[in-house]
Amino acid sequence: MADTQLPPRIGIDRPGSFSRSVFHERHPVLIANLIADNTYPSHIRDRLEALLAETLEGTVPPEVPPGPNRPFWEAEIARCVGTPWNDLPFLWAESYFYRRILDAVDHFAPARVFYGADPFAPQKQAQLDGAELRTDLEAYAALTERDSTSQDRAERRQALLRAALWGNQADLGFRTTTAIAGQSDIVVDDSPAIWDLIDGPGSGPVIVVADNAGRELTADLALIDAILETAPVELHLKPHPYFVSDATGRDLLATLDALAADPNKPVQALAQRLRDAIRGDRLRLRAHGFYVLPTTYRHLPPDLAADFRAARLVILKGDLNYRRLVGDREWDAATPFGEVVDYFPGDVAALRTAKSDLAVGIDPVRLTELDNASPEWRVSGTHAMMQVLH
Ligand SMILES: O=P(O)(O)OC[C@H]1O[C@](O)(CO)[C@@H](O)[C@@H]1O
Repeated sequence: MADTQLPPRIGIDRPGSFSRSVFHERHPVLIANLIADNTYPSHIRDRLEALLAETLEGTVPPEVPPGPNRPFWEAEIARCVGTPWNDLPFLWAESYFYRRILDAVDHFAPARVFYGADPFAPQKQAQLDGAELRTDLEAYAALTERDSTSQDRAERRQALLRAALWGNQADLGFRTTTAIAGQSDIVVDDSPAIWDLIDGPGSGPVIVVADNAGRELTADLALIDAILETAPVELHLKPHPYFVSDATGRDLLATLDALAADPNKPVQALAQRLRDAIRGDRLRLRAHGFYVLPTTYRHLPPDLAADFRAARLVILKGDLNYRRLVGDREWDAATPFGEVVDYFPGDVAALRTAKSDLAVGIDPVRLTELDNASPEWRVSGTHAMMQVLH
């Protein structure tokens, strides 16, 4: 689909809309949490509160916040300076908001005390230490221990795929098995095509573009371990903190440590296999500046486009990646997925729980049922989709 045919961008100006509630209801809590969780001196707390006030009632200032991708942000801010936040596109405004948070907490200020510190680290660590993750890992251990027949293996792989899917909700995780998954909540399930592509011919890797740290990344790593049985994998991570719990390289290392320290032997073995795969370059790790920009996958940098073209499958995790893949726009949800993402340079699978207004590729009859049964289904995280273009 050509750029000129795309529907209007989702904004944050409409009262009662989900996107507006993110800025006007969630962000005040987010800033309060940052202040409560971190030992910030008053000048950093003041900056965070000023940023929040600016996003609620102010306009985009001319200063370019420090950090990577500076030329990009210089051009963007020159274009948007003086624009009221409420008139900005949702995706752009969120991306800029998180960069401004990093500026407020001195993340990119060398020689300052909080330089490089992740403002979301306390929340991420709480998930790694939490009882829910322990339950996930118990379930993982039970799942892998009974693997003997080929049918068990197929069920295990499918359970791991679903755990990675629901891990995006950071709620169900490994408790989601084939038996108790509640298929009705998976609105589109292209999982057979996903496995066909993973198991297919060719020497290219499966690229997994990660989303959140904590329970989601743990589930993703268990899925990656299963994929490694048939294909090399490249795991793409954020180069710096972003959207609260987005996974960085440091989060990956902390997660591997947590898995290695788990009392369950199969979980320790998982950590060991993953570490061996990293050491042997069968599991490659990559961070890229593109993943912290508000642009969509339509505008991929050439190096990433080449990687995606060479991959046997690109798995995009989570809602934010979905928004960037599809375009954060007012889509008719019945628009075919393949029509919307036909620009993508290779085979791609999107695994997300629906946590924002947009969706595509939903069967029209199912769409009517969903809209009638639960109008909040698009944003509540209770509905998931696994969609493939190949
Ligand atoms: O972690 P995910 O699945 O990318 O979801 C992040 C989602 O959270 C939000 O930022 C809302 O808080 C959405 O805009 C976004 O799509």
